[in-house]
Amino acid sequence: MTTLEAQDLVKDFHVRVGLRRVRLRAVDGVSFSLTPGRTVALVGESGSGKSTIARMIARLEKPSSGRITVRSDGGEVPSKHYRDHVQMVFQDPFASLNPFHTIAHHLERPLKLHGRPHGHSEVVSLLNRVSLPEDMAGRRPHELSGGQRQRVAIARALAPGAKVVVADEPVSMLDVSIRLGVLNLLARLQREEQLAVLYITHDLATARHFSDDILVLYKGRVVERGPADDVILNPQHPYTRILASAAPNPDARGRLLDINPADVERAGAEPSFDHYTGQRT
Ligand SMILES: Nc1ncnc2c1ncn2[C@@H]1O[C@H](COP(=O)(O)OP(=O)(O)OP(=O)(O)O)[C@@H](O)[C@H]1O
Repeated sequence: MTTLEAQDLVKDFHVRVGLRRVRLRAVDGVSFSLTPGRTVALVGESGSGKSTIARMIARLEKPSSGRITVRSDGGEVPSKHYRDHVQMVFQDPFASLNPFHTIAHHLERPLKLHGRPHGHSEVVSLLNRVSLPEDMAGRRPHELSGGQRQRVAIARALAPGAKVVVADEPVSMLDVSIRLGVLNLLARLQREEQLAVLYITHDLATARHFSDDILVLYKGRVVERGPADDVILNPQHPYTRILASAAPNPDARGRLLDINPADVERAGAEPSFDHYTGQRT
C-alpha cells in the first residue's frame, strides 16, 4: 500500500519584470493526500499552478518549502527509491517518447533502471496492461497514433512498479474522439491496481467523472476542496462557480471563454471552502 502526502507546498519563482527581479508565488500552501484506489483532481485555469504542483510531486522541481512524504506499507520511502513509487504521465505524448527508439526500448529502460526483470515477456505484459497489442513492441513512436503513444507513456510510468501516478493533462493534446478511451484506461488501472492518482486538468466535467475528490486552484491557492460531486453540484466558492459556468475555449488549453477577469479577481479573494469540514478559511 502506497500513499503520498503533500504538506503546505510552496513554490516561488524569481522572474524579471523590466530591470527588476520579482518573486512570483506559483504555489501557495497546498496540502493533499493521495491514497490507493482513489483519484484526486487538481483543477484550475492556465497559470493557476497545476503543473508546478505536478512537477514537485514528480521531483522535477524542488518546493521552496513544504514536504512531500511517500509511505509504502507503513514505512517512509527513502529519497533514492522515490521514483520507484511515484511516476508521471506528461501532457504531450509526441514530445515524451524518443523517435529513434522502439516501444520495447522505451519500456525495457525503466524496468532495467528500477532493477526489475526486463525481457520481452515483461514488455508484452506492460503493453497488455494498457490494452496495446504485442506487435507494438517493435514499432517506433511515429508509427503510433497519439492515443497509442499516451498508452505507452502510461505503461512506462507503471514499469518501475509505481503505485502513485501523476497525470498532467494526459488527454488535452489528443483528438477529442480518443480522449475518453485513455481516461477510461487510467480509471481501470486505478481501480484494478489500486493506484493513487493525481489527475490534473482544467476540465471540470472529466474531473467530476474520473475523480473521487477535487481541489480547485486559483493563483496557486486551493480555494475549494471536497468530494467531486459536492464540488461540482454544490460549489461554495465563487471562483468554482465561475469555472463551472464558463465554456472552455477550444483553441487555448485551460483558458475559458466568457470570463470577466475582474469577477475572477474578486472571486479569488474570497475565503477558501472545505466540504469535508464545512468550513471557510
Ligand atoms: N520555471 C518557471 N519560471 C518562472 N515562472 C514560472 C515557471 N514555471 C511556472 N511559472 C509560473 O508559475 C505560474 C503557474 O504555472 P503552472 O505552469 O504551474 O500553471 P498551470 O496551471 O499548470 O498552467 P498551464 O495549464 O498553462 O500549464 C504561472 O504564472 C507561470 O508563469
